[in-house]
Amino acid sequence: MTLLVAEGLCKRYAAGRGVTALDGVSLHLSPGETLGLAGASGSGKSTLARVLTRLAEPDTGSIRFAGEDWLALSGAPLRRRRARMQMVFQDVLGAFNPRATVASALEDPLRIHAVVPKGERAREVAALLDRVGLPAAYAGRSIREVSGGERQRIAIARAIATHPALIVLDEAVSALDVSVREKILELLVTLQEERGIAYLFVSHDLSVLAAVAHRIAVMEAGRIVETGPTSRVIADPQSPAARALVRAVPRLVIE
Ligand SMILES: Nc1ncnc2c1ncn2[C@@H]1O[C@H](COP(=O)(O)OP(=O)(O)OP(=O)(O)O)[C@@H](O)[C@H]1O
Repeated sequence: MTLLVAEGLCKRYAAGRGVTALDGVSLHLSPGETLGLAGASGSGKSTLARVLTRLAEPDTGSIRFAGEDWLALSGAPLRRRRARMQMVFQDVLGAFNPRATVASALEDPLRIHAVVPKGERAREVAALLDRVGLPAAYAGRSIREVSGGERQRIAIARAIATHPALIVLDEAVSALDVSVREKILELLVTLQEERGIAYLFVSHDLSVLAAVAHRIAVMEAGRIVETGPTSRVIADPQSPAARALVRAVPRLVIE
């Protein structure tokens, strides 16, 4: 079964002289699979992530998610289905209320999607923190009082709280230093193995995608110009855009 199928997505921003951010993008994703989405700055990666998660609407094209016409959903049915497709951004501070406690940031999705009864929320928060490698005592801290890497773990805990089938990660580890980044990538891979979550992993950095992606799609000027297994795209890039990304990573080693 295919989890996500997008066909012919187009989006043009009206600002200025008009920018075509997506120019006929099609992709598919299977359950438990990681598709890496690479491309230079401005190639349309974030726009595609936002369109797939319904944070932005395409001008044309179709999206099927978990067997449903995803673009036809709105209102309460869309809010309910959002439990199954979560998103993790680079700017986690911007995604959270910085004064909120870690507990309330994690309780929100549990409450909104009625994941567990009210009396069990505190225990579920502790279990989520434990699952992402943070002490239960962090529940009482404010989001501002944790490090960037810890905040990204909390964002992942929040994303998995609703048992999603797909998590869209937009440059989710780009702001982290290399050792923290490696730990977060390991966590994501382990969660995928345990729970069968699919990831759409947006990154301009092929060395990040080499560690997590089964396949890589390369974007340039709003189009996907190359798709293939990670090892093939890195070892033998066919398009100028993919070759430029490979050149940008010094001594890339594929395991
Ligand atoms: N809200 C907006 N209004 C107008 N133009 C936009 C808007 N958001 C993005 N764009 C333009 O659309 C194109 C694609 O941008 P997008 O952010 O999707 O690319 P990206 O590949 O994610 O880039 P980056 O890696 O720098 O984040 C760019 O030309 C950008 O300037």
